[in-house]
Amino acid sequence: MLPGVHTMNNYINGGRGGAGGAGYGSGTGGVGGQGMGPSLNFDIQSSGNITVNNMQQRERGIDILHHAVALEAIHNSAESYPQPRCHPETRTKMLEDLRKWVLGTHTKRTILWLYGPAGAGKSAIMQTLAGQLKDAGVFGGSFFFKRGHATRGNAKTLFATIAYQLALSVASLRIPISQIVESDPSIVALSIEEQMRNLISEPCHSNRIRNPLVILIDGLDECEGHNIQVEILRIIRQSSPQDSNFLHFIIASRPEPHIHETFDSSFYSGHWRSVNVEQSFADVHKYLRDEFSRIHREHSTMARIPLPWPSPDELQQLVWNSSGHFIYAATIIKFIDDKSHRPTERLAVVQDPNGSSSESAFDTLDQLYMTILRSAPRQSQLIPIMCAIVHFQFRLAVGEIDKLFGLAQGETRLLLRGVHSVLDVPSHDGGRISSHHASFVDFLNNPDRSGNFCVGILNNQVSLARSLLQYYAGPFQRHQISTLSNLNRFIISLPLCSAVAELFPLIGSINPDYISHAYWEDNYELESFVFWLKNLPSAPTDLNHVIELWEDYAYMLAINKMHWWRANPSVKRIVWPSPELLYILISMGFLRCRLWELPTRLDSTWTDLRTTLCSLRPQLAGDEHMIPVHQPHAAPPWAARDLALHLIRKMVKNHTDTEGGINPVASQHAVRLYSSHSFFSTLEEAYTQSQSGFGGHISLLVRLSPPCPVLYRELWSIPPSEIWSSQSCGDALIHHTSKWLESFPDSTTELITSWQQAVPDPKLLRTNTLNPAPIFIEENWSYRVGRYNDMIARLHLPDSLKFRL
Ligand SMILES: Nc1ncnc2c1ncn2[C@@H]1O[C@H](COP(=O)(O)OP(=O)(O)OP(=O)(O)O)[C@@H](O)[C@H]1O
Repeated sequence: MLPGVHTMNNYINGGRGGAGGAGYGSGTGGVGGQGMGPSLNFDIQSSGNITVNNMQQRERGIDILHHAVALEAIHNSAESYPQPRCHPETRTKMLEDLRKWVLGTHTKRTILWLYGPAGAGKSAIMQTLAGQLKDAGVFGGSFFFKRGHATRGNAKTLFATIAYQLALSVASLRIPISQIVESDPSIVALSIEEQMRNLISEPCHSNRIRNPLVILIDGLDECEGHNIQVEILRIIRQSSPQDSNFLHFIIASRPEPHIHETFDSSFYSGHWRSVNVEQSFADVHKYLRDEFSRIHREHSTMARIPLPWPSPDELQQLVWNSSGHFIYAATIIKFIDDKSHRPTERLAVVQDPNGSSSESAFDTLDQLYMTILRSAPRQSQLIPIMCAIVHFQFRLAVGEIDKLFGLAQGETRLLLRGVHSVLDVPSHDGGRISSHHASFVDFLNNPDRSGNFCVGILNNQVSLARSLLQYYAGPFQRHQISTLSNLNRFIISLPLCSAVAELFPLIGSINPDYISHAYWEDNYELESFVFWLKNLPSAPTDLNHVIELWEDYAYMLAINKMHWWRANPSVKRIVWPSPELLYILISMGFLRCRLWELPTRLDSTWTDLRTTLCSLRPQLAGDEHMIPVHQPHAAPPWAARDLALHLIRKMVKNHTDTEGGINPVASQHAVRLYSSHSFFSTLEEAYTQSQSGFGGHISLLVRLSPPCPVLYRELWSIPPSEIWSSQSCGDALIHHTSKWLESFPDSTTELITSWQQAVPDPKLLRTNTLNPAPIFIEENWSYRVGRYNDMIARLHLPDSLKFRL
């Protein structure tokens, strides 16, 4: 025999073993003698070490398994020591529920999916549970996957490893499993489906195992290949027919979409249940509190630091920073509990996550986040989306991102599939995306930690701004949040450089619908943006028109909102306003239309509106108008008449085009209303509102008009059903028209009577020519006239443009 280490296995068939076979040469002992009793005598001369394994012949298969399986994947393997375990008195309720499920009355739901984001503590729960189930005598075996590991990173020996543990822990399975392997040792290299069938399902079935046994599989998402992960689930489900529910599987993984979809499939229906490893602030608090006291006790430098350390507020802040997940807590404790540093100094580093030295504090976390991001597909598209999610402070929904980036519906969901373990992506398009970990957002914001994935890198920021500006240059669409002002705030925050200046042409092509909508609430923000545009040093000079354009928008909004402000927009000398300008002023001041409503109400383009309204804007210093220009001719009543005629024709045309409301898309104003207000749940609702608004405005304008047979004739063309689509519209139209008719030389009430007769429900009719109008209709009227007159005064326009009450 050669010197060295040798193993000699003697397989004994029973009875007293005969002399061991020749242990020379190969070093493997020969077959023991037959039926001679258990005593063995060897006389082996060797210069090296010899290990002698005496085994029953029928257990030779176990030995084969022993050498073939992934021992490192077993829950208490030496390789994975120290295993993550639940800190005492944490996750107690969840562990208890899991034990109850295993030991309780059994249904056909024999598979449990334990899911949770990266670092939530799934493995710690599985480890702790393995110990508890072992103590309860119901533990069958475990397999803890580990990404990238030679034997734990794939499923090649998954079921053989579990079968090996079953053979060791269940006496009645030991011989059958061993015999199967011995008769065909190649079984350990067969497909996982064959391993499951031959080594687990059949022996358990034929040996009538009835007591529940639990198999734990942790980190399914860490097994190489999505297809294999799905295949494992398929095999497990297939092996658990309804009549044999002794084997229970608990499978832990991150909430990866392909795993979720498999459980949700009809194949799994009724056979599984799930447990979400949710955040637990109380558990993390307990863990941190205990660990900090241990560190305080154990570190020599802590003797003079008063307790409690850290203070309750600081501790609470750390708990919040963890988002209730253990990975953050365990990472910072590992960092602070370093004997070569002062824990107080290390804690200070942790408390400043963006400080220069904080990088190493979050090493473990950063590796985790990096692995997730690097393994995500289509990163060049993913990064701008992540930037958008962070910059818009997690207020974006999946469907909105599709729209903002001009992607086909559902594309964002596909792109985010790889990052479900850090981001919570709701299953419906309207749900907002959120981060599982607050620390993930710190990570993404810090270029030293997240490198190319950092949302703060100028390249990423500029490409995000470009994508979004392209969206805002497109047609106005309904969405949940007013992101244009957010976007502009974001653009202002970028460093002044040529890459940012290149955004100028896109800024100039933003659809004014978005501008008028976004800045309705906040003019100050709009002015800041215009100021930024004007003062950008590297702005291309040939793009001055972009600045002018935005100054015009700011001016238009300033006039539109002047009633809410004290300041009057300055105006330039004009000889006499054009009819178009009067239409706009009457619409804004008297009808109280918002700027964004004007294009669809007046059938005008933004360019025409801008040219008309901004004709008031002084271009040069000293251009302001100080002295009103007096004109004797009173045009406003005729402008009101023209506007009334315009609205009547629109209302009637809408009615005809929409075939009485069946095709509301035909009304552009209704479509615009629907897009602007999320409180309209259907386009039909917006259509009704739009027609009723037209009716209300017509009634107000009619009363301002001079007696006019043309207008009188056109009023007859309004279908009574449109007048009564809203009660307030019907009331006001009858009231104001009757007032107007009183100004006619030969007044007639025929029109009023006709409308009154068309009222669908007489109870709706509260006013008529004989009964005085409710006071509020009159008050509303006076208020509007006063408001318009005030506007004329504040714009320094001639008094002759005012209306008489
Ligand atoms: N209940 C707990 N008590 C103490 N430490 C815990 C607890 N739960 C988790 N931890 C610690 O938090 C860290 C992350 O936990 P764990 O590895 O179990 O998370 P996971 O959900 O399995 O993560 P992944 O999805 O990345 O595999 C580990 O260091 C673990 O020791």
